[in-house]
Amino acid sequence: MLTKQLEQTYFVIDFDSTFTKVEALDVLGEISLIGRPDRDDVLAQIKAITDRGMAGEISLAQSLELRLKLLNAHRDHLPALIETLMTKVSDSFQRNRVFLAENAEQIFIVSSGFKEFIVPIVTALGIKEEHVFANTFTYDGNGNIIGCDCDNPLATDKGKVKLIRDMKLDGDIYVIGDGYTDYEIREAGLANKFYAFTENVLRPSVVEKADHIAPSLDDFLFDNKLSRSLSYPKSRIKVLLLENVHPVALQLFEQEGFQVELRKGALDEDELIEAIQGVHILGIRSKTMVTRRVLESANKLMTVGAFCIGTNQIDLQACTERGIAVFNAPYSNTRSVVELAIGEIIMLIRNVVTKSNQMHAGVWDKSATNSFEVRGKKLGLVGYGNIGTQLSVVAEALGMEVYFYDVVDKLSLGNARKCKSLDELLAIADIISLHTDGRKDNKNLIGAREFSLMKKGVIFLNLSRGHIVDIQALVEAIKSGQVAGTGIDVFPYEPKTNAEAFINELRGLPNVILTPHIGGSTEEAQENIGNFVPAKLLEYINNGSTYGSVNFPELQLPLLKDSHRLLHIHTNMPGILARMNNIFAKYNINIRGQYLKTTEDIGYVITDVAKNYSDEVVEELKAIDNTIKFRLLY
Ligand SMILES: NC(=O)c1ccc[n+]([C@@H]2O[C@H](COP(=O)([O-])OP(=O)(O)OC[C@H]3O[C@@H](n4cnc5c(N)ncnc54)[C@H](O)[C@@H]3O)[C@@H](O)[C@H]2O)c1
Ligand SMILES: O=C(O)CC[C@@H](O)C(=O)O
Repeated sequence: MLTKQLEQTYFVIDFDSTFTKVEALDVLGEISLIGRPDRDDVLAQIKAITDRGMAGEISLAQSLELRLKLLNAHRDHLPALIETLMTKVSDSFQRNRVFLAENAEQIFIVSSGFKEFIVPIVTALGIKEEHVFANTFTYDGNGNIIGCDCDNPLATDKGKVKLIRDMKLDGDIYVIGDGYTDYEIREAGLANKFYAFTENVLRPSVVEKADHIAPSLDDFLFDNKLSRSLSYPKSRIKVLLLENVHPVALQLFEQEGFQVELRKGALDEDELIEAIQGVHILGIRSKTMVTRRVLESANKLMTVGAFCIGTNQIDLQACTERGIAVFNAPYSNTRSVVELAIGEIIMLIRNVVTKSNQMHAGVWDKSATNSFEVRGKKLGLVGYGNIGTQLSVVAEALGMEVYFYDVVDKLSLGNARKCKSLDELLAIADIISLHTDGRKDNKNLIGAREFSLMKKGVIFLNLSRGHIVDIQALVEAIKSGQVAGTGIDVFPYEPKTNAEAFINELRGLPNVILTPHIGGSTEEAQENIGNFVPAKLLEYINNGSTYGSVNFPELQLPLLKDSHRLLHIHTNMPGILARMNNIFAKYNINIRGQYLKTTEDIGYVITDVAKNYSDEVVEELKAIDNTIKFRLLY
């Protein structure tokens, strides 16, 4: 499948910096100059000459002669060179060795390098030895490399042009290379297309002459609908990371070969609508609102990663309807929030904030009045999820009595006591800490009525989501003394970037700790999240696994082996799996594995099939009614 008729097409491929990641003569220099005090200088000179030659600034003959002279190489250096080059084959050539072997009749390596090292490298990937056109070294009586075979056209300017003309190939010729001499074949009218290969090096003077740019061999094969090892070139997958996510995330996506754009702050709706076009993977934290309007413009979006716990900033329903899988980091910053909560509880119950402010104003007020230990105090947790439970355990270790209320029946940890209602908890606790999720229904969960139910002089914390507390009611409760101390980390409106001022009525009130939504902002948590979320997103993109998704049916799939994977996302309704299987039966498809999982809204069917199927199968699967998204992976 996906294989064009190739008999009439020839592929002329360059060696140095195309087939391999490096220039072989540079590597030879690193070997032959070992022990020389001026090694680095000479190597730099060799590299500079290589670049000038590849950019067309000096003649090839000049470039070869100058470099060979500086190299001072010997025949005995060649085995080490070959060994090194074996490890430097370009990644996309390594990946597509099946294409190279299967199309060996049409592939020619044409290089101004030397057969002595090119032949062993390319034949190992299936290229025919007689299809390698390159120079050969000349040696003196002691085996020193002193030059090259002067009769070979490839040692002269426009040598590749002369060679291809003499070959008289009858058919289309596609040239793939990173250098100006590769472009010259096209310039001479001897090739149909020249692809500037940029996986290892990008030479502007070459790129500007090219018919196409090939960031990898995958791209070339994809553009020409040729058989390849990857269903979609990685270099075309665009990632947009907002809100200063940890740099390790950038590194992980770049290592994968994706194009990554990193922005420090959040974007507002209109800005995001513009930025999201063409983006396959979006990474955000808590401030970027991924609304239905945004998703309508997200023409390529496959997945969203929330680099945090909360996903209330994302319209999950709209994502599901569009077949966009959303992932988060459900426990990577849990401990950080717990530690901050414990710290604040102690600071507030000891009245440390007030005392510290007085000290800064020069007031020495040494007294125990209104300062208490946490030991023996009743801590009331609203929401007993990942954070609530961990806080429960740590608080008990400090000698606190823990009470909790959750809308879901939860197992008590340690000696924590379950309350039957929120009101019951509010009336019991000396300290109340909110840890519910940010669902819309939780808006103003704590308002004037709830504050009035609390004990006079309660300590109150919100490190969950801003809209859960009615700020005006909290302000009144602080002013009346109902709340003796409060720690607030999250707000109904939060500045978009650090440059925006924080405007809130809580400013300036006594015994109030205000923090800029940093409950989860520790180096440890951010690095954990920066590793965790990309791993989930990459598993989904590369393998189809949805384990840990907050809106998709969860499937942990086996690694894809020697099969093609067809991923079908559809509205959940009866009969779709049957229709898919009818199509497989009609085309006599050999199914190697099939996985299905549904949620109320969508179904996700993954079918691993043998590779030899026709393109019509894919078209028919895509055409099934109520298909939301279809993907092919290999
Ligand atoms: N400040 C920060 O930087 C920071 C960092 C991490 C998480 N958070 C926020 O903390 C909150 C808790 O995180 P988590 O990981 O523990 O979430 P979680 O999903 O594990 O737990 C939330 C719990 O709240 C319960 N709940 C929901 N609504 C409730 C209600 N009205 N009354 C009682 N219980 C209710 C749920 O049943 C669940 O058990 C979330 O809102 C999250 O976004 C904030
Ligand atoms: O880091 C953030 O932006 C959000 C942290 C926190 O609220 C979360 O949901 O994990």
